[in-house]
Amino acid sequence: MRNAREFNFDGLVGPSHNYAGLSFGNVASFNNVRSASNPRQAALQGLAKMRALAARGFAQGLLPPQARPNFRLLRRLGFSGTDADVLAQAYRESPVILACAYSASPMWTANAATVSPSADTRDGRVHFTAANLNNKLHRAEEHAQATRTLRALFANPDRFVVHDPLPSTPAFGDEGAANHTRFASAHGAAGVEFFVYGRVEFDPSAPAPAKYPARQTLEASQAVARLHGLDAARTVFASQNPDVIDQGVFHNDVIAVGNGNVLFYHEQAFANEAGTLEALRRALGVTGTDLRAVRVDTGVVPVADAVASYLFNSQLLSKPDGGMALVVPHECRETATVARYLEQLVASGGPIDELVEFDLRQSMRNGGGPACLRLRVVLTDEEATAMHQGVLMTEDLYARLVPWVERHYRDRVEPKDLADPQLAIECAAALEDLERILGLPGLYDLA
Ligand SMILES: NCCC[C@H](NC(=O)CCC(=O)O)C(=O)O
Repeated sequence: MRNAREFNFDGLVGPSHNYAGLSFGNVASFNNVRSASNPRQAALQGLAKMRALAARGFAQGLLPPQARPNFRLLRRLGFSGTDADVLAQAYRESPVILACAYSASPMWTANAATVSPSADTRDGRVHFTAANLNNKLHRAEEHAQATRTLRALFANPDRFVVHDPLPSTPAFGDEGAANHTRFASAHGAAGVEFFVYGRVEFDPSAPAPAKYPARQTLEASQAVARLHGLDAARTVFASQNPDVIDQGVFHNDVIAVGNGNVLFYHEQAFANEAGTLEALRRALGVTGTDLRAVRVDTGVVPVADAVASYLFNSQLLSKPDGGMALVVPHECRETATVARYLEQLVASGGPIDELVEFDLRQSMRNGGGPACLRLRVVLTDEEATAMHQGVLMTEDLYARLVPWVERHYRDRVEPKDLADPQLAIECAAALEDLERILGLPGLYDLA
C-alpha cells in the first residue's frame, strides 16, 4: 500500500456570490431568493475553514472561482452589443438568465468532478471527470472551466487524467462527487467506490422522485466508473430514496457521508437500505475491511431537520493521530434534534469522536454546507508533489488571499446590482489578480 493523504480542495467563493433562487429542489436556495448576499463575508468564511483545517494538519487546497458574468452564455442567448449593453438588455428582458450568468455556484466544488484515486484505477493514475451539471442552466457550463482548471493543476499525464464531461443530456445527468463516496481501510489502500443515483434513464420502472428533479442518473455513474477503470467487485451503485429527494435532498451528500470504513447516514437515505449496506459490506470484504455503519433514525432526526441543519453535509476527516472529526456548520447546533444527537454521537465511543464547527452561513443560505464546498482528492506523496503547488493552503497563501478579498469584493449584492456594469469590471479585476497570486497565468480563457 502506498502512503497517501486526502486533500480537500475547497471552492474559493467568487465576487458575484448572490441569492437568485436558481435551484428548484434545493430548499435553502428557494427560501432565500432575492435576499442580499455578502460576497466578501462568504469568501472569508470559506477561507477561515480552509485555514483552520490546514492548521490542524489536514491537507487542504482550493479551487479558484470562475469568470462571471458568463458573457459567452449571454451572447449565445442573443444579448448583444458592448458588455454593458449585454448586461442591460439581459437585466431588462430576463433577469433570471442574467442571474444564471452571474452565479458563483462553482464554489461548491463537490460538484466539480468525480475523482478516483490511483489505488482504485486500472492504469494506476488519478482519474477526474468534470461533472456536466446539466440539470440547471446556471451550473451547466461550469464543466468547461472546471476541466481547464483541473488540467492546469493536475497536468502531469503520467499521473493524472482529466476526462471530458459526459454528454450534456438528461440520460447522463452528472453532479460529480456529491453523489460519490469512497471507502478504504486507509487512504492509500485499494478502496470501494460508491455511486448514488436519483433515477435511471432507461428504466422507467425504477424509483424516481415525483416533485423535485433527480439530478444524477445511474447511466452517468456507470459511465464515470468505466472511464476511471474501476474494478467492478469494488464498485457499488445504489438508488437514492426518491421520497427524500422530494423533501429537499437534491444530492446524496445532504443525507450521507463516508470516510475510511465509516458510512454516516440517515435511515431514509437509500431506496433499499439493507441491500445497499449488504452490497457495501461485500465490496469492502474484497479489500479485507469491515463496514462501520452509523445510522441516524428518523425518530431521532427527522429528514426535515437533516435538510435544515445539513448534519450529513459534513466532512468526515481521519485525524492524523487516529479517530475521526465531523466538520459541521453552525446550523447543526441551532437545530435542537441535531444538537442533541451530536452530543450523544461523540460521547458514544464510536468512530466519530470530535465535532468541528464553522460559520458558513453565506454558503448555507444557497444550500451549500461544508461537504458541498470541498472536492476530495486522495494523492500519494509523489502525486502531491506532481500537482501545481500554488493552490495549497498555507498561512502565507491565506495572508495573501484575505487582502485580495478585501480589495475586490463587495459586502452587499442585491438582484438589481447584477445590472451594474461596474460589478462585471470588479469581478474581472479580481480574477486577473488571482491568477498571479495562485501562479496560474492563463487559467481563464477570457477571449
Ligand atoms: N452542493 C451544493 C450545491 C448548491 C447549489 N446551489 C445553488 O446553485 C443556488 C444558487 C442560487 O439559487 O442562487 C445547487 O443547488 O447546485
